[in-house]
Amino acid sequence: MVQTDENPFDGTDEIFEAKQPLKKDSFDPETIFHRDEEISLYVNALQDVVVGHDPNNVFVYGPTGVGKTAATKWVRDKLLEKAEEQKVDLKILGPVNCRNYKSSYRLVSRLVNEFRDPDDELPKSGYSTDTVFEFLYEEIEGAGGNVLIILDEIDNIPPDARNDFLYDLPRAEASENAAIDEACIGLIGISNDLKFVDSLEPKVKSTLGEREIKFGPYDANELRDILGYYADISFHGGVLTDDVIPLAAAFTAQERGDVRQGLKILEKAGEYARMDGSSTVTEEHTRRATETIETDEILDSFDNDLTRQQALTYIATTLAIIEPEHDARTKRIYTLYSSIADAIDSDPRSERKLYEYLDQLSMQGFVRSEDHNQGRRGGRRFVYQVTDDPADIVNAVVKSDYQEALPNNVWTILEHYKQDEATSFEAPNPDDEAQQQIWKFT
Ligand SMILES: Nc1ncnc2c1ncn2[C@@H]1O[C@H](COP(=O)(O)OP(=O)(O)OP(=O)(O)O)[C@@H](O)[C@H]1O
Repeated sequence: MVQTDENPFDGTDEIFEAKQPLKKDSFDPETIFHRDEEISLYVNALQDVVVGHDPNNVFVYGPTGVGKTAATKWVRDKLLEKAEEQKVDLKILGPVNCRNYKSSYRLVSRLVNEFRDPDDELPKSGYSTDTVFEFLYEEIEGAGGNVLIILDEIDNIPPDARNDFLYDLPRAEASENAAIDEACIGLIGISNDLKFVDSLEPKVKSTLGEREIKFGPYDANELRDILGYYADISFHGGVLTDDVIPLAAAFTAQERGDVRQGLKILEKAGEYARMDGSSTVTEEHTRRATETIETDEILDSFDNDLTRQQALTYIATTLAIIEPEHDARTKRIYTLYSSIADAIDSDPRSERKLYEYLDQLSMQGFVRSEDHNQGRRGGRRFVYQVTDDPADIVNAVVKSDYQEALPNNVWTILEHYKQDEATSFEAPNPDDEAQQQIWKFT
Protein backbone atom coordinates (compact mmCIF):
# COMPACT_ATOMS: atom_id res chain seq x y z
CA MET A 1 0.00 0.00 0.00
CA VAL A 2 1.22 3.51 -0.81
CA GLN A 3 1.57 5.71 2.26
CA THR A 4 -0.01 9.10 1.67
CA ASP A 5 2.79 10.85 3.48
CA GLU A 6 5.40 9.20 1.26
CA ASN A 7 6.45 10.84 -1.97
CA PRO A 8 7.10 8.17 -4.65
CA PHE A 9 9.34 10.44 -6.76
CA ASP A 10 13.06 10.00 -6.53
CA GLY A 11 15.10 13.19 -6.57
CA THR A 12 18.25 11.50 -7.79
CA ASP A 13 19.20 9.70 -10.97
CA GLU A 14 22.05 7.21 -10.70
CA ILE A 15 21.80 6.15 -14.33
CA PHE A 16 21.49 9.18 -16.59
CA GLU A 17 23.82 12.14 -16.48
CA ALA A 18 21.88 13.96 -19.25
CA LYS A 19 19.07 12.58 -21.35
CA GLN A 20 18.87 15.31 -23.93
CA PRO A 21 21.64 13.99 -26.23
CA LEU A 22 19.78 10.68 -26.51
CA LYS A 23 16.39 12.21 -27.11
CA LYS A 24 16.73 15.32 -29.15
CA ASP A 25 17.89 15.77 -32.70
CA SER A 26 18.54 19.38 -31.78
CA PHE A 27 21.59 18.20 -29.82
CA ASP A 28 24.57 18.86 -32.08
CA PRO A 29 27.48 16.47 -31.52
CA GLU A 30 30.96 17.99 -31.45
CA THR A 31 32.31 15.16 -33.55
CA ILE A 32 30.82 13.59 -36.64
CA PHE A 33 32.02 10.00 -36.84
CA HIS A 34 32.66 7.96 -39.98
CA ARG A 35 31.46 10.51 -42.48
CA ASP A 36 34.84 11.74 -43.69
CA GLU A 37 34.16 10.92 -47.30
CA GLU A 38 30.71 12.50 -47.37
CA ILE A 39 32.01 15.60 -45.58
CA SER A 40 34.85 15.92 -48.03
CA LEU A 41 32.34 15.80 -50.94
CA TYR A 42 30.35 18.47 -49.15
CA VAL A 43 33.43 20.65 -48.68
CA ASN A 44 34.30 20.20 -52.30
CA ALA A 45 30.80 21.23 -53.40
CA LEU A 46 30.84 24.35 -51.23
CA GLN A 47 34.50 25.33 -51.51
CA ASP A 48 33.64 27.94 -54.15
CA VAL A 49 31.65 29.92 -51.60
CA VAL A 50 34.71 30.51 -49.42
CA VAL A 51 36.58 32.30 -52.17
CA GLY A 52 33.57 34.33 -53.24
CA HIS A 53 32.34 32.28 -56.24
CA ASP A 54 28.73 31.22 -56.75
CA PRO A 55 27.57 28.27 -54.65
CA ASN A 56 26.62 24.89 -56.11
CA ASN A 57 23.28 23.32 -55.40
CA VAL A 58 23.67 20.13 -53.40
CA PHE A 59 21.35 17.20 -52.97
CA VAL A 60 21.96 14.95 -49.96
CA TYR A 61 20.13 11.68 -49.70
CA GLY A 62 20.08 8.42 -47.79
CA PRO A 63 17.91 6.53 -45.29
CA THR A 64 16.71 7.93 -42.02
CA GLY A 65 19.03 8.55 -39.04
CA VAL A 66 22.34 8.20 -40.86
CA GLY A 67 23.73 11.64 -40.13
CA LYS A 68 22.60 13.68 -43.14
CA THR A 69 21.33 16.54 -41.03
CA ALA A 70 24.09 16.27 -38.42
CA ALA A 71 26.82 16.37 -41.08
CA THR A 72 25.08 19.22 -42.87
CA LYS A 73 24.97 21.33 -39.70
CA TRP A 74 28.60 20.59 -38.99
CA VAL A 75 29.62 21.63 -42.52
CA ARG A 76 27.40 24.72 -42.27
CA ASP A 77 29.12 25.89 -39.11
CA LYS A 78 32.61 25.31 -40.53
CA LEU A 79 31.65 27.12 -43.71
CA LEU A 80 30.33 30.14 -41.81
CA GLU A 81 33.49 30.20 -39.71
CA LYS A 82 35.69 30.20 -42.79
CA ALA A 83 33.58 32.77 -44.65
CA GLU A 84 33.88 35.12 -41.72
CA GLU A 85 37.63 34.62 -41.60
CA GLN A 86 37.82 35.32 -45.34
CA LYS A 87 35.46 38.29 -45.05
CA VAL A 88 33.12 36.76 -47.62
CA ASP A 89 29.44 37.69 -47.42
CA LEU A 90 27.50 34.55 -46.63
CA LYS A 91 24.13 33.93 -45.10
CA ILE A 92 22.89 30.39 -44.49
CA LEU A 93 19.22 29.69 -43.81
CA GLY A 94 18.28 26.45 -42.13
CA PRO A 95 18.19 23.51 -42.10
CA VAL A 96 14.47 24.17 -42.26
CA ASN A 97 12.42 21.00 -42.06
CA CYS A 98 9.80 21.10 -44.84
CA ARG A 99 7.66 18.59 -42.96
CA ASN A 100 6.73 21.34 -40.51
CA TYR A 101 5.29 23.63 -43.18
CA LYS A 102 2.02 22.65 -44.75
CA SER A 103 1.81 25.53 -47.21
CA SER A 104 4.33 27.39 -49.28
CA TYR A 105 3.23 30.62 -47.55
CA ARG A 106 4.34 29.24 -44.19
CA LEU A 107 7.62 27.92 -45.53
CA VAL A 108 8.56 31.09 -47.41
CA SER A 109 7.59 33.39 -44.55
CA ARG A 110 9.71 31.28 -42.21
CA LEU A 111 12.69 31.97 -44.49
CA VAL A 112 11.86 35.67 -44.77
CA ASN A 113 11.70 35.86 -40.98
CA GLU A 114 15.23 34.48 -40.69
CA PHE A 115 16.36 37.81 -42.16
CA ARG A 116 14.09 39.99 -40.08
CA ASP A 117 14.02 41.35 -36.55
CA PRO A 118 11.39 39.72 -34.32
CA ASP A 119 9.14 42.80 -34.36
CA ASP A 120 9.22 42.93 -38.15
CA GLU A 121 8.35 39.27 -38.79
CA LEU A 122 5.65 38.29 -41.27
CA PRO A 123 2.30 37.25 -39.82
CA LYS A 124 0.99 33.67 -40.26
CA SER A 125 -1.27 34.84 -43.09
CA GLY A 126 -2.30 38.03 -44.79
CA TYR A 127 -0.29 38.16 -48.01
CA SER A 128 -0.46 36.22 -51.25
CA THR A 129 2.17 33.54 -51.76
CA ASP A 130 3.59 35.54 -54.67
CA THR A 131 4.05 38.51 -52.39
CA VAL A 132 5.90 36.57 -49.72
CA PHE A 133 8.16 35.17 -52.43
CA GLU A 134 8.88 38.72 -53.50
CA PHE A 135 9.73 39.56 -49.88
CA LEU A 136 12.13 36.66 -49.85
CA TYR A 137 13.84 37.82 -53.02
CA GLU A 138 14.10 41.32 -51.57
CA GLU A 139 15.67 40.03 -48.39
CA ILE A 140 18.12 37.87 -50.29
CA GLU A 141 19.07 40.73 -52.57
CA GLY A 142 19.37 43.03 -49.56
CA ALA A 143 21.74 40.57 -47.86
CA GLY A 144 23.87 40.42 -51.02
CA GLY A 145 26.73 37.95 -51.34
CA ASN A 146 25.98 34.25 -51.20
CA VAL A 147 22.82 32.91 -49.65
CA LEU A 148 22.54 29.20 -48.99
CA ILE A 149 19.13 27.73 -48.20
CA ILE A 150 19.09 24.32 -46.55
CA LEU A 151 15.80 22.44 -46.83
CA ASP A 152 15.54 19.21 -44.85
CA GLU A 153 13.02 16.48 -45.73
CA ILE A 154 12.65 18.26 -49.03
CA ASP A 155 10.31 15.50 -50.25
CA ASN A 156 7.75 17.06 -47.91
CA ILE A 157 7.96 20.45 -49.55
CA PRO A 158 4.43 21.81 -50.05
CA PRO A 159 3.43 20.77 -53.58
CA ASP A 160 2.66 24.35 -54.59
CA ALA A 161 6.18 25.38 -53.62
CA ARG A 162 8.03 22.70 -55.56
CA ASN A 163 8.80 24.57 -58.73
CA ASP A 164 9.43 27.87 -57.02
CA PHE A 165 11.96 26.36 -54.68
CA LEU A 166 13.56 23.66 -56.70
CA TYR A 167 13.75 25.44 -60.02
CA ASP A 168 13.04 29.18 -59.89
CA LEU A 169 14.89 30.04 -56.71
CA PRO A 170 18.27 28.52 -57.61
CA ARG A 171 18.07 30.36 -60.95
CA ALA A 172 16.73 33.64 -59.66
CA GLU A 173 19.87 35.60 -60.42
CA ALA A 174 19.65 34.63 -64.10
CA SER A 175 15.93 35.36 -64.31
CA GLU A 176 14.60 38.67 -65.56
CA ASN A 177 11.52 38.46 -63.39
CA ALA A 178 13.15 37.96 -60.03
CA ALA A 179 14.67 40.96 -58.33
CA ILE A 180 18.06 39.36 -57.80
CA ASP A 181 21.20 40.96 -59.22
CA GLU A 182 23.84 41.02 -56.53
CA ALA A 183 23.08 37.92 -54.49
CA CYS A 184 23.83 34.32 -55.46
CA ILE A 185 21.56 31.57 -54.20
CA GLY A 186 22.52 27.99 -53.49
CA LEU A 187 20.08 25.31 -52.45
CA ILE A 188 20.93 22.32 -50.28
CA GLY A 189 18.15 19.73 -50.31
CA ILE A 190 18.12 16.75 -47.95
CA SER A 191 15.85 13.75 -48.39
CA ASN A 192 15.40 10.16 -47.30
CA ASP A 193 12.95 9.39 -50.06
CA LEU A 194 14.80 8.25 -53.12
CA LYS A 195 11.63 8.01 -55.15
CA PHE A 196 11.27 11.74 -54.67
CA VAL A 197 14.11 12.47 -57.05
CA ASP A 198 12.64 10.20 -59.69
CA SER A 199 9.32 11.99 -59.38
CA LEU A 200 10.87 15.35 -60.27
CA GLU A 201 10.75 16.87 -63.70
CA PRO A 202 14.10 16.51 -65.51
CA LYS A 203 14.80 20.27 -65.44
CA VAL A 204 14.30 20.35 -61.67
CA LYS A 205 16.30 17.19 -61.19
CA SER A 206 19.30 18.58 -62.97
CA THR A 207 19.20 21.85 -61.01
CA LEU A 208 18.91 20.28 -57.61
CA GLY A 209 21.25 17.40 -58.35
CA GLU A 210 24.22 19.56 -59.42
CA ARG A 211 26.17 17.83 -56.68
CA GLU A 212 24.81 14.68 -55.04
CA ILE A 213 26.02 13.18 -51.80
CA LYS A 214 24.80 9.79 -50.74
CA PHE A 215 24.75 8.66 -47.10
CA GLY A 216 24.54 4.91 -46.57
CA PRO A 217 23.52 3.06 -43.37
CA TYR A 218 26.14 2.58 -40.66
CA ASP A 219 27.60 -0.83 -39.91
CA ALA A 220 27.91 -2.29 -36.40
CA ASN A 221 31.48 -1.04 -35.84
CA GLU A 222 30.62 2.50 -36.85
CA LEU A 223 27.54 2.42 -34.64
CA ARG A 224 29.66 1.29 -31.70
CA ASP A 225 31.73 4.46 -31.97
CA ILE A 226 28.72 6.74 -32.43
CA LEU A 227 26.61 5.18 -29.67
CA GLY A 228 29.68 5.07 -27.42
CA TYR A 229 30.10 8.83 -27.83
CA TYR A 230 26.48 9.49 -26.85
CA ALA A 231 26.64 7.01 -23.99
CA ASP A 232 29.67 8.82 -22.53
CA ILE A 233 27.82 12.11 -22.32
CA SER A 234 24.42 10.70 -21.34
CA PHE A 235 25.15 8.09 -18.67
CA HIS A 236 27.04 8.42 -15.40
CA GLY A 237 30.55 6.95 -15.52
CA GLY A 238 30.76 3.18 -15.05
CA VAL A 239 27.00 2.61 -15.27
CA LEU A 240 26.98 0.74 -18.58
CA THR A 241 28.24 -2.82 -18.52
CA ASP A 242 30.57 -3.82 -21.36
CA ASP A 243 27.92 -5.60 -23.43
CA VAL A 244 25.47 -2.74 -23.75
CA ILE A 245 27.00 -0.72 -26.59
CA PRO A 246 28.03 -3.70 -28.75
CA LEU A 247 24.58 -5.23 -28.35
CA ALA A 248 22.72 -2.01 -29.17
CA ALA A 249 25.06 -1.40 -32.13
CA ALA A 250 24.65 -4.94 -33.49
CA PHE A 251 20.87 -4.79 -33.22
CA THR A 252 20.69 -1.37 -34.87
CA ALA A 253 23.02 -2.38 -37.70
CA GLN A 254 20.88 -5.44 -38.38
CA GLU A 255 17.76 -3.32 -38.59
CA ARG A 256 18.60 -0.32 -40.77
CA GLY A 257 21.78 1.27 -39.47
CA ASP A 258 19.90 4.22 -38.00
CA VAL A 259 21.60 6.04 -35.09
CA ARG A 260 18.28 7.38 -33.78
CA GLN A 261 17.09 3.84 -33.18
CA GLY A 262 20.32 2.97 -31.36
CA LEU A 263 19.92 6.02 -29.12
CA LYS A 264 16.36 4.99 -28.29
CA ILE A 265 17.58 1.55 -27.28
CA LEU A 266 20.16 3.08 -24.95
CA GLU A 267 17.57 5.36 -23.39
CA LYS A 268 15.10 2.56 -22.94
CA ALA A 269 17.72 0.20 -21.49
CA GLY A 270 18.65 2.93 -18.99
CA GLU A 271 15.02 3.34 -18.04
CA TYR A 272 14.60 -0.37 -17.47
CA ALA A 273 17.66 -0.30 -15.22
CA ARG A 274 16.20 2.60 -13.28
CA MET A 275 12.84 0.86 -12.94
CA ASP A 276 14.59 -2.24 -11.61
CA GLY A 277 16.44 -0.10 -9.07
CA SER A 278 19.70 -1.34 -10.60
CA SER A 279 22.85 0.76 -10.42
CA THR A 280 24.09 -0.59 -13.74
CA VAL A 281 22.59 -1.03 -17.20
CA THR A 282 23.05 -4.65 -18.18
CA GLU A 283 22.85 -6.82 -21.25
CA GLU A 284 19.44 -7.98 -20.08
CA HIS A 285 18.10 -4.41 -19.92
CA THR A 286 19.41 -3.76 -23.39
CA ARG A 287 17.93 -6.94 -24.77
CA ARG A 288 14.57 -6.01 -23.29
CA ALA A 289 14.86 -2.59 -24.90
CA THR A 290 15.52 -4.11 -28.34
CA GLU A 291 12.47 -6.34 -27.96
CA THR A 292 10.06 -3.47 -27.43
CA ILE A 293 11.67 -0.84 -29.62
CA GLU A 294 9.88 -1.79 -32.84
CA THR A 295 6.46 -1.67 -31.25
CA ASP A 296 7.29 1.62 -29.55
CA GLU A 297 8.32 3.17 -32.84
CA ILE A 298 5.08 2.15 -34.52
CA LEU A 299 3.11 3.42 -31.56
CA ASP A 300 4.94 6.69 -31.91
CA SER A 301 3.81 6.87 -35.55
CA PHE A 302 0.20 6.32 -34.51
CA ASP A 303 0.54 9.22 -32.10
CA ASN A 304 2.53 11.62 -34.26
CA ASP A 305 2.73 10.79 -37.96
CA LEU A 306 -0.56 9.28 -39.07
CA THR A 307 -3.95 10.91 -39.42
CA ARG A 308 -6.92 8.92 -38.17
CA GLN A 309 -7.88 7.76 -41.66
CA GLN A 310 -4.29 6.83 -42.51
CA ALA A 311 -4.04 4.87 -39.26
CA LEU A 312 -7.23 2.93 -40.02
CA THR A 313 -5.98 2.21 -43.54
CA TYR A 314 -2.64 1.01 -42.13
CA ILE A 315 -4.39 -1.28 -39.65
CA ALA A 316 -6.74 -2.62 -42.35
CA THR A 317 -3.76 -3.36 -44.61
CA THR A 318 -2.01 -5.20 -41.78
CA LEU A 319 -5.11 -7.29 -41.11
CA ALA A 320 -5.48 -8.09 -44.81
CA ILE A 321 -1.87 -9.31 -44.83
CA ILE A 322 -2.11 -11.63 -41.85
CA GLU A 323 -5.43 -13.01 -43.01
CA PRO A 324 -4.43 -15.85 -45.30
CA GLU A 325 -7.67 -16.30 -47.11
CA HIS A 326 -7.22 -13.11 -49.10
CA ASP A 327 -4.39 -11.18 -50.69
CA ALA A 328 -3.97 -7.69 -49.35
CA ARG A 329 -5.62 -6.12 -52.36
CA THR A 330 -7.42 -2.80 -52.31
CA LYS A 331 -10.89 -4.35 -52.41
CA ARG A 332 -10.20 -6.47 -49.35
CA ILE A 333 -8.41 -3.64 -47.55
CA TYR A 334 -11.44 -1.44 -48.16
CA THR A 335 -13.82 -4.03 -46.67
CA LEU A 336 -11.67 -4.32 -43.56
CA TYR A 337 -11.17 -0.57 -43.38
CA SER A 338 -14.95 0.00 -43.46
CA SER A 339 -15.63 -2.56 -40.79
CA ILE A 340 -12.95 -1.27 -38.40
CA ALA A 341 -14.07 2.31 -38.99
CA ASP A 342 -17.55 1.15 -37.90
CA ALA A 343 -16.05 -0.62 -34.90
CA ILE A 344 -14.52 2.61 -33.62
CA ASP A 345 -17.50 4.77 -34.56
CA SER A 346 -15.77 6.59 -37.34
CA ASP A 347 -17.46 7.27 -40.69
CA PRO A 348 -15.72 5.26 -43.39
CA ARG A 349 -14.69 7.31 -46.41
CA SER A 350 -15.12 6.29 -50.04
CA GLU A 351 -13.02 3.61 -51.72
CA ARG A 352 -11.42 6.28 -53.88
CA LYS A 353 -10.27 8.05 -50.72
CA LEU A 354 -8.73 4.82 -49.50
CA TYR A 355 -6.47 4.78 -52.56
CA GLU A 356 -5.26 8.21 -51.52
CA TYR A 357 -4.53 7.05 -47.99
CA LEU A 358 -2.63 4.05 -49.33
CA ASP A 359 -0.59 6.34 -51.56
CA GLN A 360 0.20 8.60 -48.64
CA LEU A 361 1.23 5.63 -46.50
CA SER A 362 3.41 4.42 -49.30
CA MET A 363 5.08 7.86 -49.64
CA GLN A 364 5.80 7.80 -45.91
CA GLY A 365 7.26 4.32 -46.16
CA PHE A 366 4.66 2.47 -44.09
CA VAL A 367 3.38 0.27 -46.91
CA ARG A 368 4.55 -0.68 -50.36
CA SER A 369 2.60 -2.08 -53.25
CA GLU A 370 3.63 -4.85 -55.55
CA ASP A 371 2.31 -4.76 -59.03
CA HIS A 372 1.07 -8.24 -59.96
CA ASN A 373 0.53 -8.63 -63.65
CA GLN A 374 -2.45 -10.86 -64.34
CA GLY A 375 -0.81 -12.50 -67.35
CA ARG A 376 -3.05 -13.51 -70.22
CA ARG A 377 -6.18 -12.58 -68.32
CA GLY A 378 -4.90 -9.03 -68.67
CA GLY A 379 -5.04 -6.22 -66.19
CA ARG A 380 -2.84 -5.49 -63.21
CA ARG A 381 -3.54 -5.65 -59.57
CA PHE A 382 -1.77 -4.24 -56.59
CA VAL A 383 -0.98 -6.35 -53.57
CA TYR A 384 0.10 -4.46 -50.47
CA GLN A 385 2.83 -5.20 -47.94
CA VAL A 386 3.66 -3.42 -44.73
CA THR A 387 7.29 -2.46 -44.13
CA ASP A 388 7.24 -3.34 -40.44
CA ASP A 389 6.57 -6.77 -39.01
CA PRO A 390 2.74 -7.21 -38.90
CA ALA A 391 3.04 -8.73 -35.40
CA ASP A 392 4.78 -5.54 -34.16
CA ILE A 393 2.05 -3.45 -35.76
CA VAL A 394 -0.71 -5.43 -34.05
CA ASN A 395 1.14 -5.12 -30.73
CA ALA A 396 1.36 -1.38 -31.24
CA VAL A 397 -2.33 -1.08 -32.14
CA VAL A 398 -3.23 -2.76 -28.86
CA LYS A 399 -1.39 -0.04 -26.97
CA SER A 400 -2.79 2.77 -29.14
CA ASP A 401 -6.06 4.69 -29.27
CA TYR A 402 -7.14 2.32 -32.02
CA GLN A 403 -7.25 -0.89 -29.97
CA GLU A 404 -11.02 -1.17 -30.51
CA ALA A 405 -10.29 -1.53 -34.22
CA LEU A 406 -8.88 -5.01 -33.74
CA PRO A 407 -11.24 -7.95 -34.24
CA ASN A 408 -11.53 -10.37 -31.32
CA ASN A 409 -9.85 -13.24 -33.10
CA VAL A 410 -6.81 -11.25 -34.18
CA TRP A 411 -4.44 -13.17 -31.88
CA THR A 412 -5.49 -16.56 -33.24
CA ILE A 413 -5.00 -15.35 -36.75
CA LEU A 414 -1.70 -13.69 -35.92
CA GLU A 415 -0.48 -16.93 -34.34
CA HIS A 416 -1.34 -18.81 -37.53
CA TYR A 417 0.31 -16.13 -39.61
CA LYS A 418 3.53 -16.41 -37.57
CA GLN A 419 3.56 -20.18 -37.88
CA ASP A 420 3.01 -19.92 -41.61
CA GLU A 421 5.95 -17.56 -41.84
CA ALA A 422 8.11 -20.23 -40.22
CA THR A 423 6.67 -23.21 -42.06
CA SER A 424 4.84 -23.44 -45.32
CA PHE A 425 1.30 -22.19 -45.33
CA GLU A 426 -1.57 -24.59 -45.63
CA ALA A 427 -4.68 -22.91 -46.90
CA PRO A 428 -7.82 -23.50 -44.84
CA ASN A 429 -10.10 -26.16 -46.17
CA PRO A 430 -12.99 -24.43 -48.00
CA ASP A 431 -15.40 -27.21 -46.92
CA ASP A 432 -14.56 -26.86 -43.27
CA GLU A 433 -16.86 -24.26 -41.73
CA ALA A 434 -14.85 -24.04 -38.48
CA GLN A 435 -11.55 -23.44 -40.28
CA GLN A 436 -13.14 -20.84 -42.50
CA GLN A 437 -14.44 -19.03 -39.45
CA ILE A 438 -11.00 -18.80 -37.91
CA TRP A 439 -9.53 -17.18 -40.96
CA LYS A 440 -12.25 -14.63 -41.42
CA PHE A 441 -12.05 -11.24 -39.76
CA THR A 442 -15.47 -9.96 -40.61
N1 LIG B 1 28.23 10.22 -37.69
C1 LIG B 1 27.59 10.71 -36.63
N2 LIG B 1 28.28 11.19 -35.57
C2 LIG B 1 27.62 11.69 -34.50
N3 LIG B 1 26.28 11.73 -34.38
C3 LIG B 1 25.54 11.24 -35.39
C4 LIG B 1 26.15 10.71 -36.56
N4 LIG B 1 25.20 10.29 -37.41
C5 LIG B 1 24.04 10.56 -36.81
N5 LIG B 1 24.22 11.13 -35.60
C6 LIG B 1 23.17 11.54 -34.65
O1 LIG B 1 22.05 10.69 -34.86
C7 LIG B 1 20.82 11.40 -34.86
C8 LIG B 1 20.15 11.28 -36.20
O2 LIG B 1 20.98 11.81 -37.22
P1 LIG B 1 20.47 12.83 -38.35
O3 LIG B 1 19.33 13.65 -37.83
O4 LIG B 1 21.63 13.58 -38.87
O5 LIG B 1 19.93 11.78 -39.39
P2 LIG B 1 19.34 12.03 -40.84
O6 LIG B 1 20.12 11.17 -41.76
O7 LIG B 1 19.29 13.49 -41.14
O8 LIG B 1 17.88 11.44 -40.65
P3 LIG B 1 16.46 11.93 -41.24
O9 LIG B 1 16.51 11.67 -42.70
O10 LIG B 1 15.48 11.07 -40.53
O11 LIG B 1 16.34 13.38 -40.88
C9 LIG B 1 21.19 12.84 -34.48
O12 LIG B 1 21.09 12.95 -33.10
C10 LIG B 1 22.65 12.94 -34.93
O13 LIG B 1 23.32 13.92 -34.21
